[in-house]
Amino acid sequence: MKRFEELFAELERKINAKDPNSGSYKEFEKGKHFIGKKIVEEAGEVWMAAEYEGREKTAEEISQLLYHLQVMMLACGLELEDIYKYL
Ligand SMILES: N=c1c2ncn([C@@H]3O[C@H](COP(=O)(O)OP(=O)(O)OP(=O)(O)O)[C@@H](O)[C@H]3O)c2ncn1[C@@H]1O[C@H](COP(=O)(O)O)[C@@H](O)[C@H]1O
Repeated sequence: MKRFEELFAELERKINAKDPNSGSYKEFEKGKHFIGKKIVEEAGEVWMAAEYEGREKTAEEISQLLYHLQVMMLACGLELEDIYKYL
């Protein structure tokens, strides 16, 4: 099981290394407009899963939304602490 901070550290490492095998680096390279559309798409899927598709599918969709939010944080040069200070 991977935790939020561990995933962020993995994405940061792969993006900084420009890892050609990393889907995250490829998404990062496509930029904020592309990543933003993924966030909106996944947010909609979270909503639909929560209303109609049950706990497990909802958990899966939330994990994908969190993933794309982390890619966006990196695209914006944000660290976890920049987010945590508002929580
Ligand atoms: N947690 C994720 C993760 N969540 C979602 N995604 C990607 O985000 C995309 C999901 O968006 P899509 O809606 O297009 O996918 P889908 O098949 O339609 O799925 P649904 O939303 O319909 O269920 C797919 O390309 C997934 O590969 C993720 N890609 C990678 N990770 C993790 O990120 C880490 C680094 O991955 P790499 O950069 O690929 O090495 C690894 O630990 C991975 O497990």
